[in-house]
Amino acid sequence: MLLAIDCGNTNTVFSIWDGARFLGTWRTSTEWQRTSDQYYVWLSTLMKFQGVEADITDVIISSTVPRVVFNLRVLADRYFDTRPIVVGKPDCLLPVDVRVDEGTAVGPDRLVNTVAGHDLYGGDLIIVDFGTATTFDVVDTDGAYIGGVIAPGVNLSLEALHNAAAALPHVDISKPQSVIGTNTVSCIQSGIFWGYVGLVREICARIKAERGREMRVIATGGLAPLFQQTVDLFDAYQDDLTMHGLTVIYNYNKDTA
Ligand SMILES: Nc1ncnc2c1ncn2[C@@H]1O[C@H](COP(=O)(O)OP(=O)(O)OP(=O)(O)O)[C@@H](O)[C@H]1O
Ligand SMILES: CC(C)(CO)[C@@H](O)C(=O)NCCC(=O)O
Ligand SMILES: [K+]
Repeated sequence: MLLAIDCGNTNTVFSIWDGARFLGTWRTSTEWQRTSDQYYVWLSTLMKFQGVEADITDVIISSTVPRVVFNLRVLADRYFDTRPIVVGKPDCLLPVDVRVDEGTAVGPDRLVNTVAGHDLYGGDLIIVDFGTATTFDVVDTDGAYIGGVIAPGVNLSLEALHNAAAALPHVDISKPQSVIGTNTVSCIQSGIFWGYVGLVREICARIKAERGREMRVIATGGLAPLFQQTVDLFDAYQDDLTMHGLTVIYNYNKDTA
């Protein structure tokens, strides 16, 4: 069975894939100091707790944080006796082309999202991922990653306001009742919520105009549903897009090996 690990700048997600479905998904904060032993105790405890019995034979990793890969490799080696596939490394093959400026190290999460989007929805896509950063990945007709947009993430923007302005509290994102805030919290919520609605709309419109064609907008990441509730920003929402992409890349590498 496959252990797929999606390591973002804020959170790391582990999923077990039995070839047909995910048996379990668990989330921990990303910390490069965490050792392979710590990962294993955490993972095996949660698996036992949820009654997930899995004989893990393979591991695939996508990490936007280079430093964490070392201990995840040790985890794969020591506890599952396998050499992991690491997305972005030369020996990990991708089923899609990457057409960007030479020397660009595209974030592996964006490559994985591209592969997943192409597998599920075909081509001419804009994939919006609301993670630590809000990223837009542009997928060509043939599934190639051809670039995109990186904007600050929603929670990062909220934190930045709080950190930089002495009188502004930490605020959780939510949909404000109105655009005009009548207290500090609702003013901040309005700025972030409607600001991001505008950001997503404008960027998607400009990408479509630049490409001169219709494109489908696929959203992923924990905050996407909050936006979708209000305005029709996306054509589809796929909660486990990155995990799905990891299974596609795993199969592709197994088949071509
Ligand atoms: N209504 C909400 N308000 C605040 N946070 C939320 C809400 N809904 C989901 N979240 C948070 O959004 C995050 C979604 O996780 P996701 O994997 O999309 O990105 P991330 O873990 O923040 O970033 P990265 O993948 O870059 O580490 C989770 O941390 C979750 O707690
Ligand atoms: C943009 C993030 C942080 C989003 O997780 C990640 O994909 C990353 O570190 N990317 C590297 C730069 C690039 O994708 O062009
Ligand atoms: K993510």
